[in-house]
Amino acid sequence: MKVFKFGGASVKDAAGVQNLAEIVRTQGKNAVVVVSAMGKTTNALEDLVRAYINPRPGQIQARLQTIRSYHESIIHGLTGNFTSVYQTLETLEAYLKQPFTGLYDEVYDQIVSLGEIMSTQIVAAYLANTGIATRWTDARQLIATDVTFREGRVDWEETNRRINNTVTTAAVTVTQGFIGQSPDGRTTTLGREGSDYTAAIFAYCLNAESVTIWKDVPGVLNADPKWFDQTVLLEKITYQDAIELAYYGATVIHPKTIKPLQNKGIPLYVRSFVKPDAPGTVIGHYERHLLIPSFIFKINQVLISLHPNDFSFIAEDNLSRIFGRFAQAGIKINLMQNTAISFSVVVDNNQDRIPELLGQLRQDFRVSYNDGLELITIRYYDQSTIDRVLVNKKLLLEQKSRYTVQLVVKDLG
Ligand SMILES: Nc1ncnc2c1ncn2[C@@H]1O[C@H](COP(=O)(O)OP(=O)(O)O)[C@@H](O)[C@H]1O
Ligand SMILES: N[C@@H](CC(=O)OP(=O)(O)O)C(=O)O
Repeated sequence: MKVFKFGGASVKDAAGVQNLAEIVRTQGKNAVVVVSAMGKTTNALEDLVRAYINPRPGQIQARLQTIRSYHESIIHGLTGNFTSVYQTLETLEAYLKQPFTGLYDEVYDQIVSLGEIMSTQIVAAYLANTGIATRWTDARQLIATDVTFREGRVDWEETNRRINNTVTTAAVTVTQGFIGQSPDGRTTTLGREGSDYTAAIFAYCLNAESVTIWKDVPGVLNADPKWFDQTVLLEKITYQDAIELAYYGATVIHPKTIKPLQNKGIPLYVRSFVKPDAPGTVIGHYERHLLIPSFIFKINQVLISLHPNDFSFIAEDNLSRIFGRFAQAGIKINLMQNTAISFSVVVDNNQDRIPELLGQLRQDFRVSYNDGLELITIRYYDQSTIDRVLVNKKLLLEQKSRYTVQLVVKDLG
């Protein structure tokens, strides 16, 4: 059995859904098809959550209408029975009429997850209408997680049992990426961009022959083409390299996707939905051969440096306090470095969370803060690649391991 994953960009309009159907028809007989919310629907639903929690006149209705019209415009370009999509829109509307009582993250998951529900309802109805035996399957019934809203941790044993009891090769299974359910039956999500991970979970549990994630790029390139003009397609890469690239921020694959596949030796293909016959990239158990330098850029970074108020050293007790604070605030550290009396971290500039964290850290540390920075990671670097990315940049911090260098820089341009 094959597992296919189609992201938001691939199903952003009716033509995208038709293209998906053609790929499934020609290459995905009996596949499990994992689909994300259409286009930028997840962002639109996040806006809706904010409007629901801080209501201002007309805001909820306006946002709901945008989401409704967008999905209707896609449906109007397709043929099929889309009743279930309208039912989901009604469920959403009814939910928004109740007063906000729960916790932000819980409410977020109940609302945002409906993007994937609607996209799969549209895809499944269209596939069925084209004559492909299709089974719409609710991932919330299959992906068992704990109750960590927005970052659900998978209960692998339970998920494995449920998936193997449900998924068959009798039809194409169309299911949602990104979403799951807690033991008490509340919807959870697996973290932004988590649909790739869902595909890996299905593949792992089903011992799939392969996973293919269909993208708007030819495969994994040695840099994001949105940043670099001259990119090179990496035709074959090792699981290890793919994990490292994704972990450091190559957004083409969600970092959690690769490990389950590596454990079972399931190949991961990254291919173009625009050119579905092109081979793309395959990730598997390969020897490292051509060590082409790869570049990863993260913008809007903040460098936070901490100096203990009590003149103590940066040792276990201070470190555990610092990490505890970051974990509690839900802020991921992109890079860290310490000296005897200072500890520096680089994080994404998340203004929803950082100010409160800084307030807490200031109880124990003198805090300095530098924003507007870039974090550049080069895997398989040499001096010439470093020199190339440092043109017109001021270097604030550098960290090197055998294969990877990370540079925190300020743009001088
Ligand atoms: N190393 C890389 N190779 C290819 N694409 C990359 C790389 N790093 C970042 N990207 C970006 O990843 C995007 C595809 O991922 P994403 O937008 O998350 O797809 P989807 O939403 O369809 O899952 C590309 O458009 C590209 O800009
Ligand atoms: N829709 C979710 C999950 C996801 O993975 O989406 P995409 O495959 O379009 O990146 C998100 O936007 O976070």
